[in-house]
Amino acid sequence: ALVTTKEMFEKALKSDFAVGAFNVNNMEIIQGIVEAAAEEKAPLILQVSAGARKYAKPAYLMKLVEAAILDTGLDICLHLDHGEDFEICKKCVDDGFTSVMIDGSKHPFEENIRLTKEVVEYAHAHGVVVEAELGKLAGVEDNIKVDQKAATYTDPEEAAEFVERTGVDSLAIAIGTSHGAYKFSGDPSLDFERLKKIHEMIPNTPLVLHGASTVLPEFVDKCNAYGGSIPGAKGVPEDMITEAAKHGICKVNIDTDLRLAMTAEVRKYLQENPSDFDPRKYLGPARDAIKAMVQHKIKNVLKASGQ
Ligand SMILES: O=C(COP(=O)(O)O)N(O)CCCCOP(=O)(O)O
Ligand SMILES: [Ca+2]
Ligand code: NA
Ligand SMILES: [Zn+2]
Repeated sequence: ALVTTKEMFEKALKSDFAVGAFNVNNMEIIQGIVEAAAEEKAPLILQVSAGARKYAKPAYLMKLVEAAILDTGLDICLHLDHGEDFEICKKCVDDGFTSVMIDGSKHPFEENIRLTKEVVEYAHAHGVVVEAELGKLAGVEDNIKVDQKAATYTDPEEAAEFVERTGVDSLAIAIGTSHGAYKFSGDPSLDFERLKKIHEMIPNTPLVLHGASTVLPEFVDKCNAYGGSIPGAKGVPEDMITEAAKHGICKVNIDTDLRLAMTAEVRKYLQENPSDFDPRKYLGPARDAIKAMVQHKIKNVLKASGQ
C-alpha cells in the first residue's frame, strides 16, 4: 500500500539503519528500485522532483507507483522531493502523495517557518507527512550557486526552534553534503559533531540527508570508459552514510548514484552493440543496473534489509 514515513522513521530513529529515498523519472527506474526493495524486504521511499513531474507527467508516475504496489505488495511511501512552494505541495497531497518536502531553506528563517507551517497544516489535515529543510547545502542549491563558505550548515538551536514552531515530521539538514556528482573540492567530510548536536537537540525528529550519493569510482570509470566525460566526480564515502544513520539520519536521498549506474550501462551497451536499435536491449540492462545499485545501498550502506 501507499504509506507515510511515520512507521519506518519511528523504527529507523531507534535503530542504526536508514530508509533509502530514491528519485524516480520513468518505468525502468521505478521497476529497478522496487524489485531491489522487494528482494531486500526493506522499507522504501520513492521520491519525485518537480523536474520528474514535468518529464514524466504526474499521472504516469502515480500509476507506475500504483502498479509497483500491485505487482509486489510492498508498502511504499510516495514523496515529493524539494517542493518549492505551497502550491506544488498541495497538488501532490491532492494527487495522493503520502509525504511532501517543502524546501524553504533558501528563505530567511521566519519565512521558512511561515511556509513550512502552511504546508504542515494542509498536509496533516489530509494524513500526509512533511519534510522541511534548514541550512543550505553547498554546491548548487535551488539554482543559486552556494559556495562552500557561504553554505550555512544547520544550526542545532535553530533546528530545535524550527521543529517546535512548525510541527514538521522530519528535517533535512546541511552538514557538508551537496547535490550532484561534484560534492567536495577537497577531501570528503561531514560535520558529525554538528549532526550529533542536532540529534541531541531534537532526538525525536527523524533527520534527512540530502546529497548522499557516493559517486562510486567504479561507475565514474565505467561512464568514462564508454564515451562519458565526468573527470573528478566525487561523493560521500559509504561508511560516512552508515555512520550518519546511527545519529538520527532516518532518510537518505540517493539519485546521482542511480543515474551513474544507469548511464554507464547504456553507454556500454550502445558502444558494444552498434547494430542494435531495440530500446529494450539497453533499457533492460539499465533497469538491472538500477536494481543492483539499490540492493547494494540497502544491504551494505543503509543496513535496511529486513527492517
Ligand atoms: O538529495 C538528493 C540527491 O542527492 P545526490 O545527488 O547526492 O544523489 N535529492 O534530493 C535528489 C535531487 C534530484 C534532482 O532532480 P531534478 O534533476 O529532477 O531536479
Ligand atoms: Ca534547499
Ligand atoms: Na537511524
Ligand atoms: Zn535534495
